[in-house]
Amino acid sequence: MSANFSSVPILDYSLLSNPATRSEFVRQLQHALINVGFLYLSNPPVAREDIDAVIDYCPRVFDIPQDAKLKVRMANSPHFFGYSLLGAELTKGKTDQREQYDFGTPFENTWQPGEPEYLKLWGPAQWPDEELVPGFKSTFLRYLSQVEKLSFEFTRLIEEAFELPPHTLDKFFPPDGRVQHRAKVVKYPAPADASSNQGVGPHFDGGFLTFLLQASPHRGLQVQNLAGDWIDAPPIPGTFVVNIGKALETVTQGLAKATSHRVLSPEVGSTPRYSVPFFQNISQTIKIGESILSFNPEILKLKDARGEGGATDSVNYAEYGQYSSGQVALLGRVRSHPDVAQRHYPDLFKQFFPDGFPSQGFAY
Ligand SMILES: O=C(O)CCC(=O)C(=O)O
Ligand SMILES: [Fe+2]
Repeated sequence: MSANFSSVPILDYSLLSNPATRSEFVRQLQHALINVGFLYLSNPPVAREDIDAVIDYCPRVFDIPQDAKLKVRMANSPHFFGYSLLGAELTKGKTDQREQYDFGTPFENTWQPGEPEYLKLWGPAQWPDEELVPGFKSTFLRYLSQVEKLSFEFTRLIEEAFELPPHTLDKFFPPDGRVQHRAKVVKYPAPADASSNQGVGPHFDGGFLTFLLQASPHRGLQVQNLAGDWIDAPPIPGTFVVNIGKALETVTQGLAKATSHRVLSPEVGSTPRYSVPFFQNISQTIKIGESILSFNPEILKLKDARGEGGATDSVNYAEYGQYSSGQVALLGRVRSHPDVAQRHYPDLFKQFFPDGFPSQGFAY
């Protein structure tokens, strides 16, 4: 019989500050990683005023004039950072109803001709005009540096939950600390009519860990359980939603579960929903397929007790077996944003789109 879930568990980060309750947190984390693949984290170590400020900026970065948004459009950026128009992406053949900015933690690109092309992927983000959204860039970077720190603390906690020696996961990050994480600010408007409510279609995240801030009170995020049912993950103020990406699932032999999720658009006539996902990246040079971790057999048995199921066929992450993680990330970006690829990665563009520009982009 397989374990299953009917809600997303809430873990209280403050349990970690007391030795008497710390092991309870780790026990709950083990359960959430293996059986759900999603959790809410309450009382996270990110300044409340920075979270509130980011929430407050969400509508404002989309309310600036359209030409100011297009000035920082993603097609300008070999790093796939910047603004994407509503309806620019598809998931599994259907248009996603969302508008978004892709940003990143600070990174200076040092790619030289002759080096692998995927090393071009990390670099500076594009920021909307400071005069139109004063303070946004500095606030958002302050927020990202705190979430980045939390994401590394979480890798330590995962080692503990899976009884791995401390620092086992360090090998997935560059020894010089030069890693760039991505984050988006996303707006899901209400559709004009009820014919499509796909905010974003069912998908898995690709990297290690995702930390999602639901930045408005709208429901819409849903998580798929082992029976294939869609379970609501409504916003809970003061929490992050944390979930596992395909790279972490792969290296943990599936112990940490990457769970399919989707977002339904707000009801017709509603105000827009906003969210801010942070995607923890790993070293670009590591080959995931050659970096599978070993576990104590007792821990692995917990995966068998969970069972399988509920998977949505979305992206083919089989590429992790073949290429370095940076190459997998680049191929994913090329498929999602052919306009950027055509301009900055013309050879890959020709390989993926031999018949020329597709009528729409593809997400995931
Ligand atoms: O907007 C959300 O709540 C989730 C977005 C998401 O799953 C993604 O961008 O990968
Ligand atoms: Fe996602």
